[in-house]
Amino acid sequence: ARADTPPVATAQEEQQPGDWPSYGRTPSEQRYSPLSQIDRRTVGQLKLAWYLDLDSNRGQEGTPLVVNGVMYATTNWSRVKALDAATGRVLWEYDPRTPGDIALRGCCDTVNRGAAYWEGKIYVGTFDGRLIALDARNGRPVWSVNTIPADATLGDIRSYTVDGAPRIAHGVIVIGNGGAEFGARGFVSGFDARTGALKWRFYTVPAPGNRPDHAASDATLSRIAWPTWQPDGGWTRSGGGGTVWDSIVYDPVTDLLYIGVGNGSPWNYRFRSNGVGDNLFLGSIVALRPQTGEYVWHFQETPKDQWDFTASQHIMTLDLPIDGQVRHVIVHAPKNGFFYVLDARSGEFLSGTPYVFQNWADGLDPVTGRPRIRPEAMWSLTDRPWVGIPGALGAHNWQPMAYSPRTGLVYIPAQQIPALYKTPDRVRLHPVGLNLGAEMAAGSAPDDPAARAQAAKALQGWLLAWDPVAQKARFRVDHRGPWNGGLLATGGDLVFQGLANGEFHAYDATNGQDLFRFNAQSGVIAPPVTYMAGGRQFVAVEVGWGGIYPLLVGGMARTGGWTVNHSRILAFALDGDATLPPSGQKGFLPVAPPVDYDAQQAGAGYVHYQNFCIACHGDNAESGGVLPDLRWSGAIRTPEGFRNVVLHGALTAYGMGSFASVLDDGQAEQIRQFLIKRANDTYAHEMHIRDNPAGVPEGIDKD
Ligand SMILES: O=C(O)c1cc(C(=O)O)c2c(n1)C(=O)C(=O)c1cc(C(=O)O)[nH]c1-2
Ligand SMILES: [Ca+2]
Repeated sequence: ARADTPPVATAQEEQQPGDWPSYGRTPSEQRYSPLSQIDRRTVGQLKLAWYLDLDSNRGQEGTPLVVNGVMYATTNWSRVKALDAATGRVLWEYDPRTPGDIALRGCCDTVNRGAAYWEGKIYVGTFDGRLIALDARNGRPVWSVNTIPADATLGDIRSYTVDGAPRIAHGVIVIGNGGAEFGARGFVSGFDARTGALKWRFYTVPAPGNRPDHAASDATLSRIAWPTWQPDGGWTRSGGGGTVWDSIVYDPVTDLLYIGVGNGSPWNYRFRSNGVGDNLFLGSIVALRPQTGEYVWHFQETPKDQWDFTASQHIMTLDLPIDGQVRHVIVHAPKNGFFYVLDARSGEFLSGTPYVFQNWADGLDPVTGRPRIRPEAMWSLTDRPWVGIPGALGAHNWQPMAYSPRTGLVYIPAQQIPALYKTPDRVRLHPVGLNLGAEMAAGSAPDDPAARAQAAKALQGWLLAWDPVAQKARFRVDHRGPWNGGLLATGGDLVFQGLANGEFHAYDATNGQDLFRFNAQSGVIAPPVTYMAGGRQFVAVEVGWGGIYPLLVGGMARTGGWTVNHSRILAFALDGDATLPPSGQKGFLPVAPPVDYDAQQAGAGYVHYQNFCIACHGDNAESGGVLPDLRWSGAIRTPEGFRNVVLHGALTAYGMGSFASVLDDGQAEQIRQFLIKRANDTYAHEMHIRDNPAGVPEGIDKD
């Protein structure tokens, strides 16, 4: 490795320190801006400068780009807006008209994390799998391609969605996709940025029978990956997983593209690969050549995945002094709870240390970095239920980290969300709905307030300042609960973060002291950006509670307090003078339910609900504040109304497509009976907790 690696920002970006021209600001994806008008001394005067109400009330995960005073923001349903970055005035809007029924094919909300900018064009992936190039001046489409090949169908499953930001390298625009919770075979594709023509495709797991795809991955899969899968495992019918749904990084220093590869499909390792083999490239970082998609190296963080331990999390490059030598490294804090430092050129493992409490591995092999997996963590082989920490939502999810070269610290939005993993009696693959090979009706959050409060204590979130050289924590800032926003570090020695409880904060980057707080009125999960416009420094962030945590975890995800979705873009500056309209909402208001239900039918309905409805409407029919709380829905009041929505797709335009391929009339009615039962069981309590003077749902309050 060369000791004198050049700075990672391209010449163009160094000339424009006031811009935010790519997803992680520079190709190093450090999410550091040198701007310092707003610093530790002045941040107390920070005020809202402008805001824009968005046209969807679901999760907002986007990183807005800012180029020459114009902001390009992507929002839920893959919509794009260009704004005057100084005023928030809308210059143009583009709606790709993503069909509503695609929502059923994604695990985690119809989010979008951002666009790419290159040579006057804005590139965005759409939830239904298109990649679209827009003219940055007016938002008119220049070209559009379907990134999902026609033959990417497994049995009758076709569950590919795109929500990550594309990246650009050598005029090639690179995009992956998600879908491993349903049944998918992961791949990334490189398209000519000028024409949209496909240049290469790299699959992350082999094809059944070791069949070639005529893709860039053929030789590598056959040589390295195929021997790590059992030829007749269930993966041959569910795709194996390995979706590249978030992090893709082009590193100009090494001229390599790094992709973060996701979890196994289904999760159940015994079903997937008969409990045999490491299953490459699941849970790995893979380095490719950007022009050809050719394989260069890989490092597998999580062999034998059965925990949804993706390596899709934010990949960042740094130049770090290691053993007296400056080395160009990748730092990575994936779901599995270990902080990895790898040589960026070779993928060599340099170090790895748990950055959170974890119970699945007895550390890593110091030479190879391979985890020593505890036997009891291998739930799909032991047939014993196992409570894993981290759980499937990870010790860190897609919310980006940030690094400050001034403090030498990596800031991580860390969290603890334990998960129960249990083998079902039988694994069945469904054309619609989750296909995890895990028991979904294994138990739900308790209703009893004391037990609930106890369970809530395990749900934690904090800002972690991590020293990547010493591999240890320097300080932490504890939040009310998990699922807080991504991070931004600045030359003003500040770290900005929005929180699940609807607050937006600036912390002292050297010690975590809380220097600024703003009530954003809705949970913030997106990462902030900063830029100059008209001589003023702005800090902007998309606001909008959503993503997997509230959708799946449901009522228990109200750890931050009452969660509502007011989707907006907020921009702050030192002399701002805007104010938000008042809001005092307390989630979805309970509506007195019908009193009669059939307890036996409701019992069967629970099982169907947990299999087909939980992913969006929340565990045990309690909403986490984003998608409708079905206990209070008008649709449960008549069998006909419920069937119209669930089986006939009456609300498809809103993302609630038909489940007729997996549920019949009788099963839909059982789900309705279950929802009425849950409404009756919880109505009085939900009314009562809205009078709670602490202003948070009772039983969730940890103070
Ligand atoms: O395996 C996959 O294909 C896949 C895709 C996605 C996605 O596309 O958003 C997520 C995940 N997995 C996942 O495991 C996860 O925790 C997750 C959280 C989110 C989110 O946006 O909140 N997406 C995803
Ligand atoms: Ca996943």
